[in-house]
Amino acid sequence: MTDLPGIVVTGGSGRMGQMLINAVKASEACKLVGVLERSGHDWIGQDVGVTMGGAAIGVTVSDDPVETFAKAQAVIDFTAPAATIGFAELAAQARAVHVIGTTGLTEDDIAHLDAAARHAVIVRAGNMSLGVNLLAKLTKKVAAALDEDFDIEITEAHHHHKVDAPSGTALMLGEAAAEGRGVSLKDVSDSGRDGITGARQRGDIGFSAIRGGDIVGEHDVLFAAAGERIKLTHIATDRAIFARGALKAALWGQDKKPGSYDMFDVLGLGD
Ligand SMILES: NC(=O)C1=CN([C@@H]2O[C@H](COP(=O)(O)OP(=O)(O)OC[C@H]3O[C@@H](n4cnc5c(N)ncnc54)[C@H](O)[C@@H]3O)[C@@H](O)[C@H]2O)C=CC1
Ligand SMILES: O=C(O)C1=N[C@H](C(=O)O)C[C@H](O)C1
Repeated sequence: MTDLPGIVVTGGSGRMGQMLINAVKASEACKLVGVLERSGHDWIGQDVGVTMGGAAIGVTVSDDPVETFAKAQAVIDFTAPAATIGFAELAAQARAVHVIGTTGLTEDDIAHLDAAARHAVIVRAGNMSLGVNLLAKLTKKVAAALDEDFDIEITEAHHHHKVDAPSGTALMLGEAAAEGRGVSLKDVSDSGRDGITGARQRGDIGFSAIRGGDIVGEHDVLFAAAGERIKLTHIATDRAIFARGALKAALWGQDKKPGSYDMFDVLGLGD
């Protein structure tokens, strides 16, 4: 039991944090050794079993990442970009696998993560579910098979608390479509349309975002041409799918060399 990899969950009180804590607790392949929250949060100093409404489990919520990561073989992190950048450096110092689900990262943020990945394993994906990663591979294949007569439009829908758009998943799907077409997403991305935008540019990949209620996450990739349309869809109804993927990544990363990995690596979804 004591040899099982120790997992730290950051942002423990969050929507994903709580899913992750439950997933780690239920797993026979690892053990929960720490939970982090931001300084000032009212869970700090309390047993996480109690803060989640149950019995004490002997893990106290902390706001000290250095001390907490020292106990970890893996850190699972679904928080916010600024927090994730700081955690990457500290997880690398602790030689812990850093599984990152946080979205809304800038190019500069990703450069920081790549620097940390020179010293430790980082697995990062805008969506950790098997279904979305498969959808990305399908998107790439369909985009490669069709020419620019087919306009590609990616639509995503999420709960009203979500702070970033387009979603990490939408961007993943956009990257997959762009790769299939042999172009760079940066050159063809069209997001946030409002006002007199002008006609759609041939070859663009468009993004639209819906925010409302408690939608867990829905993504459509539309290929629209004159006379016909193809739509690829993923609907998440339970955040457990993301937690399952993240836990799989944390265990998968244990015997890997330092570097940046994604869920295609973890799930063995090559081209
Ligand atoms: N890659 C994937 O499969 C998925 C990614 N996400 C992403 O995960 C992130 C979190 O999503 P939710 O759980 O819905 O958000 P949330 O707002 O419910 O939870 C975020 C938690 O992080 C904590 N936090 C923020 N700064 C911190 C710090 N410096 N130290 C410790 N804790 C800190 C907050 O207090 C909060 O409890 C978002 O970026 C979201 O897009 C969400 C679901 C799936
Ligand atoms: O914030 C969320 O909730 C989600 N975020 C991820 C994203 O940005 O795509 C994954 C999932 O769709 C839920």
